[in-house]
Parts: sequence; C-alpha cells; structure tokens
Amino acid sequence: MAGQSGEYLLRASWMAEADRITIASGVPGYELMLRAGRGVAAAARRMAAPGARILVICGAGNNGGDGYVAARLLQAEGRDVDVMAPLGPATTADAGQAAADWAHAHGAAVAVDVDLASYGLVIDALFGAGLNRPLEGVALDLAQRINAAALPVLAVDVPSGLSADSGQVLGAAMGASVSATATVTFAARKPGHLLLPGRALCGAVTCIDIGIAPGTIASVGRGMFYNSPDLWLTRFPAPSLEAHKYRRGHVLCGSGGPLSTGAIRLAARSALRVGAGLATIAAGPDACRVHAAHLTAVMIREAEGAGDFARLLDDVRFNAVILGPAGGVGPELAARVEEAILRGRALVIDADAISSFAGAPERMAALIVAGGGAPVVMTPHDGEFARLFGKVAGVMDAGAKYERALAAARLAGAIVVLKGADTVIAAPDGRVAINDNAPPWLGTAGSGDVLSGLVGGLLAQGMPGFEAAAAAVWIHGAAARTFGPGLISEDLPEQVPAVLRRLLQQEPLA
Ligand SMILES: NC(=O)C1=CN([C@@H]2O[C@H](COP(=O)(O)OP(=O)(O)OC[C@H]3O[C@@H](n4cnc5c(N)ncnc54)[C@H](O)[C@@H]3O)[C@@H](O)[C@H]2O)[C@@H](O)CC1
Ligand SMILES: [K+]
Repeated sequence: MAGQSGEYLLRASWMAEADRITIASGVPGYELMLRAGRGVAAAARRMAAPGARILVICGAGNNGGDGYVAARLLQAEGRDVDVMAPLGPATTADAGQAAADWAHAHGAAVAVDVDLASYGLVIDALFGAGLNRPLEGVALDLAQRINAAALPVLAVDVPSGLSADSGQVLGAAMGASVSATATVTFAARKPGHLLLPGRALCGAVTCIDIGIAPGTIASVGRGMFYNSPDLWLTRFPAPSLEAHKYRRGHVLCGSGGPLSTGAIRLAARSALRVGAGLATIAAGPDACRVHAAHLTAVMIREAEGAGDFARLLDDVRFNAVILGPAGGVGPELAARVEEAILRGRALVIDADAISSFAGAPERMAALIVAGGGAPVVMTPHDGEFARLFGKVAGVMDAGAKYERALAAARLAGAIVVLKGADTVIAAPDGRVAINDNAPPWLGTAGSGDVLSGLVGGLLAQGMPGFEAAAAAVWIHGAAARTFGPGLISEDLPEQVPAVLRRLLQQEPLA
C-alpha cells in the first residue's frame, strides 16, 4: 500500500511472486537458495552443541533444497550431519542442484527408519510454502515421530504440515504438523507465523534477508502487516502543550443498568488514560447513582432511553462514542448505535452492541453507509462475530482468521477487530494487521471493556479508524505485559501511562 509504513506479512503466493521478480531482475534462483540455506545453517549452529549429530530431513521441492544447502555447509565446517530424503529425489532445478552439490561431497542419505533419538538437532526441510494439502504417508509418519522424539527442531520457512497462509495445520484434526523449537523464514514473515496455532508450532521465528528488495516486498504485499508501532506511530496523537482538553476529544460512553455499570467505567477510564480530553458516561437515573459513588475524572450525564441519548449527541463536543460494554442486548442499545452512526460520530461497537445486531449485519452496514464516513470500529470476540455474521455466506467460511475479519469489514464498512490471543484488525480498504503481544493473562473479565475504551479514546483524538484500532490492541497487550501475571482488568488503564511514555519518548519498547 502506497505510503504505508510497517512490516509486511506475505502469503505464500505473494512470496513466490517476490521470488520471481527478484530472479527476473537477475539474481539466480539458486543464489536465493544458497542465501536461505546459509541462514538455516547459521541458526542450526546456534541450536546444536558442537558434538551433536544433526539430521536434515529434505523434501523434494525447494524447501528441501534449502535443507541440502544447510547440510552441506554444516558438514563442511566439521559438523556430524546426516541427510534423509523420504520423498525421493529433488523435483525442482534449484533443489536438484543443491542435492547434487551435497551428494557430490557426502554420498547417500540415511534410511527413513533411522533412530531419531541419536540426533541432537533435526532440521525440518520437508515442506515449506509449497504445502497445499495435509501431510500423508511417510511425511505424516515422520512429523509424528519427530514430535514424539521431543528433540530440538529447526523448521525451514515453516514447520512441515502448517499452512504459512492461515496458521492452521492442514487437515485439521486428522492432520499433523511438525512442532518446531525455532523457525527460520526468508525475506518476510508469513501470517501463519503469527496466527494460532501456527505461532506456537513455529517456536522462535527469525526472518533473514536473502536479498529480496524491500520495494519488491512492498509491491507484492497486499496490505497485510505485523501490528507494531511502526504501523501507526506517525498517526498517533501526541499531546502538545497548547492542546486544550476539548481538542483532545470528548468520549460519550453508554452505560448499562444499575447492576452492570463496571464495564463502561473501565472503558471510560481507559479512554482518558490513552489521552482523550474528557469522558462522560450516559446512564439512567439509578445507574447514575451507582456511577456517582465511583467516578472522579469521568463525568456523568443522565440519559434514560435512546431518545435522551440522541439529545445528548446534539452537543457536538461529544466527538466519539463507545457503546456495548454491559450495555444490555436489545433494541434500545441498537437504537443508540443507530443515533451515534447517523449523527456522524466516531464509534466503537463492542460486546452487547454487537449482539444487538445479531444476524443483521446488513442493517448495520446500511447505517454506516448512511452515516457519512466517521470511523466505526467493532470489537467482537469469536462468539460475537459468529452472532453477527454467522448467517452471511462468504464470511464465516472465508478461510483464515484475517480473511474472515476482512470479509466482515468489507460487508459492514467498518474496522473489525476480531479478538483473541492472535487479534486481527481489518479495514474495508483491505488492510489487515495481525497482533501478537497479548500475554495469556490478558484473558481476564473486563479486558475487552478496556480495549473498547482505548479505541474510543484514540478515535476521540482524531486518529484514523484502522490505526486507532491497531494502536489500541497493541497498547492493550503492552499494558498487560508491563503489569505481568496476576493482572485484573482494573490494572490495565493504570499501566497505559508507562506504555505511552515508552512510545512517545522513544524509550525501548517492551
Ligand atoms: N526461489 C524460491 O522460490 C525460493 C524458495 N525457497 C524455499 O522454497 C520453499 C518453497 O518451495 P516449493 O514451492 O518447491 O515447495 P515445497 O518445497 O514447500 O513443496 C514441494 C512440493 O510438494 C508438493 N506437495 C504439497 N503438499 C504436499 C503433500 N502434503 N504431500 C506431498 N507433496 C506435497 C507440492 O507440489 C509442492 O510444490 C520455501 O518454503 C523456501 O523454503 C528458498 O529457497 C528461497 C528461494
Ligand atoms: K519445513
């Protein structure tokens, strides 16, 4: 995407396109393979103790070719290396060359039934980006034996059996993938390195430069990015000394009833912590009294039904709205969403507000079209996503997690944050960001309410929707990491200042 900074993630077919462009520009394919193999050998050197035996399992394609190169280089420096070629001779010219160069110096491959336990490192070069169906036969058997042997495993490009595109094991329950200790990939990371279960199966991923130009990577990329500050920091609202609180935005947060007020307080407090100038909670009279006992910096306004809420929105200073956290599923909440969209407010649609449109995403899409272009960000977890989009053909069955999020974003005309340990942020214009900084302890009650507040707080400060959503997701994860285990959701907004300090003062990021 023109003008977009950030780390591109490439699907396997886009990567193949980058290889083709590079080869056409005059770099021989075998040279790329040599560079890839060199990177694999360097990683193997770090993983295998000096006397340890190394087994390189080479498939018949170019992934195997990388393996043959690594085997030759490691053996040349005195390492004790065996090669296994369970799928027979190489089937591509470059891999054939790599196999011949290896065999010329070192002779025959070992048998498939060799004792794996006698090796200190296995290099998995069976299948890489070319895998297009589940492992079967000898490859399936080998993957299972490698995993059972519990040895250190270095995967070339991706662990064999894993889809580089989706992060899923091909063949799902009946399939298998090698589970690696570490993975070396080339030129750019693939979505499967970040999406689950792929991220866990890859171990530590290193991406090495094999001489594919950044411009080539950008030209084949289709707007899929790793979510890090590189992607959005230039659009991040850095408060200036002269910024009046109203210039930093005013978030209006719709409350649920008197027995469910905590969620929206978490959201409002998070909106303030991330820099919004003001936050107001709109609640019915009974809920107002509960909020009044808790709130200091956040203000309270009485609003009984959707009509009252709409009247509050006559005040144009409320430039962003958060609806959904414990808001109470039903037509009343749907009507508030409608008012906020039609009055052109930047809007976060979370939790109950998503469920209030269950099975009717077209209705939400029509509203957003009528709303006139202010950003709308929805933040479903899998259950809410299925409730909203479950009946629409081409969304739930769109494929990888980012393809589902993207199909939903295009249908709704909204930014979709599909939450999880591998949260995906998708925009109707085709951009996608995949996030990986959420620690397991972020999965705690109220954590989603904080996220909606962070998004709303950034929207209020004028950050564009996609960047605001991506930044909020990243800050949410960074705040949880900063606190550490034992986190409850109340702790999250209190960690945001430390995260912002590092972000804005360019201190090293966690
Ligand atoms: N010039 C290039 O394209 C480069 C490619 N590189 C390596 O090449 C790899 C991709 O190589 P290939 O495209 O040859 O593919 P692979 O080596 O991943 O797979 C080989 C072939 O196996 C077949 N196959 C797929 N699934 C199968 C299954 N379940 N059972 C049996 N056969 C199956 C397919 O026809 C596939 O083309 C990358 O992952 C990377 O390691 C690197 O050498 C860098 C340069
Ligand atoms: K592999």
